[in-house]
Amino acid sequence: MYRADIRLVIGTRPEAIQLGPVAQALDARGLHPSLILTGQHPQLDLAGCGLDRFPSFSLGCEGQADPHKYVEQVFDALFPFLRRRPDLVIVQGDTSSALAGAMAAVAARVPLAHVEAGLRSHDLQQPWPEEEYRRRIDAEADLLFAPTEGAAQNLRREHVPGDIHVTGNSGVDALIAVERRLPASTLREAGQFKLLVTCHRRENWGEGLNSLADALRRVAAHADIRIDFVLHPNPEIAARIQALIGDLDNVRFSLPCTHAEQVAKMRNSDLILSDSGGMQEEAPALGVPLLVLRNTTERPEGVASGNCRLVGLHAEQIASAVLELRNDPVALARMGRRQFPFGDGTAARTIATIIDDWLSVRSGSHLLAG
Ligand SMILES: CC(=O)N[C@H]1[C@@H](OP(=O)(O)OP(=O)(O)OC[C@H]2O[C@@H](n3ccc(=O)[nH]c3=O)[C@H](O)[C@@H]2O)O[C@H](CO)[C@@H](O)[C@@H]1O
Repeated sequence: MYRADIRLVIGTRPEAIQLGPVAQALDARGLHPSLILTGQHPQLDLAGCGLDRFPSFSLGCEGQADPHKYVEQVFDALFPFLRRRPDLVIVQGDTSSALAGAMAAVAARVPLAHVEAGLRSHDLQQPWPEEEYRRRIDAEADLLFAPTEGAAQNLRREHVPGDIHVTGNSGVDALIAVERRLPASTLREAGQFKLLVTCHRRENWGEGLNSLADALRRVAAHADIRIDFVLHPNPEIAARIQALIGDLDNVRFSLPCTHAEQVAKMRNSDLILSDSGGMQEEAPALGVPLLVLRNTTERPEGVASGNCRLVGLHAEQIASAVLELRNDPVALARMGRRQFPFGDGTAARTIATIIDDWLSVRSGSHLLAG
């Protein structure tokens, strides 16, 4: 039997979450992948993402402030490992680790697959540098797994040379699997409005965070509103937001959570306020309304389905959007309809099947089998 050598490059928490189901689906088909951990996020919860049973190698590249320099650092560390020419390198999303993985694969002439291909905000500054990184990865990939038809259309418009497949988003697979293992939702305390907040995007580190703090101060003036602010692993951002609103009685700060903890928090909230990419995919599937702290998004499907709304980063706008929804249960319920614009939880299986077929054709094993 043909034994493929497949390497998954993983740098950050969301990459581990989204590639967990892909690794498991490949494994279930007898294609046993291994992991290359770049070190961008040093303490990944591999067990929580179902990745702890796969062989892994750590490059030990600690994250650094300049994303372009980090790409170079990971490229230099990774390239020697690809000299032995594995059959396929898989990267996910748009991080520095993903771009470095793609560049190293191309330099070593190893085929490249991109999970979550085709996302575009059409603005190179938002998100920066991710919009540039995802375009560069897509231009090089042999296999492009677009989560939605819209993402596939973006790729077709750019005439990327690789094969485009619409598969759904493997993050939805991860979410469904995690949710299945959670205990039943806790009963809501009457008279309380629970707001879950996260904010970590680089574009929002300066003025954005000040505006968000200002908005939360206005919102927190209403005693029935309980704010749970989940801090990002980046200690600088965590310290800044705590300094800005740490004095408010109805704000609680949570340390970065495991994926299961985060999904439980999302599910138990009345409303989410976040600039996260992945949470824009998860909120519709959980049926929790999400106000997006961005002016533009590469995930328009969540806005089109009515589950997510862009509110930008002006204090006034954010606060009034939160308070309007708190005062309008009908509008809140409309945004909280459970829908699946990013896939139905079968993305990883589809991706694994396509990879299996593609590798079989490349290795010529289909001819031998015939
Ligand atoms: C601009 C942008 O959107 N960038 C990307 C970024 O992710 P993104 O902005 O989604 O990064 P986040 O750090 O928000 O991660 C989101 C994921 O982490 C989970 N979570 C969040 C907080 C927490 O304490 N614990 C926890 O497990 C969420 O449930 C979600 O699954 O990297 C992803 C992986 O390459 C890409 O797909 C995104 O396109």
